[in-house]
Amino acid sequence: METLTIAQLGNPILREHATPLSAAQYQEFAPFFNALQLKMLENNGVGIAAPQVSESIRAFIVASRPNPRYPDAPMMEPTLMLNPEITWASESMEKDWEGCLSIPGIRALVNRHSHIEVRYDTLEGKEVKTQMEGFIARIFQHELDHLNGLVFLDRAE
Ligand SMILES: O=C(O)C[C@@H](Cc1ccccc1)C(=O)SCC(=O)c1ccccc1
Ligand SMILES: [Zn+2]
Repeated sequence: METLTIAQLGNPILREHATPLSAAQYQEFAPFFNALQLKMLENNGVGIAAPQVSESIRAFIVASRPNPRYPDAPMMEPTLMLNPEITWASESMEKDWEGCLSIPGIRALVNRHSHIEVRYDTLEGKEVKTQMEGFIARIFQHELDHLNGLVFLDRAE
């Protein structure tokens, strides 16, 4: 596959509803997911969604790490999440700063659910159900928006 380029705001691919993957496809996409993770790391991202490299499938990577903006963010191995969903979201919301690899140089305050319960499949096809809060919950919601054709500016306060 050619090297991946990050689609910028204005590219219609960022406005598509991404297509679910069948479990039979997971392994087929393994090389792509490796390239996706490299692209995220190259750009110092804490997440990246497949549509951002013009692959409109329901997959993203979350990779929280402490950073100047979120010094107490947990250190998290980059985690690939397939067909991810939010199964419960708290009423309580928190506003904090976000950026986006598809909208470089712009930061905005975004309201997100403080706590969420999520489900997703791993590359091996195992279903994971877990709960998230804080910065990790924020990244998950940001990436899930990308699968539904939304960007953080759509939600900026
Ligand atoms: O565009 C993306 O999906 C990646 C995005 C994820 C994200 C950042 C901040 C809050 C929610 C989701 C980024 O990684 S932006 C890149 C970035 O440099 C950064 C921004 C804030 C904190 C840490 C890194
Ligand atoms: Zn983004």
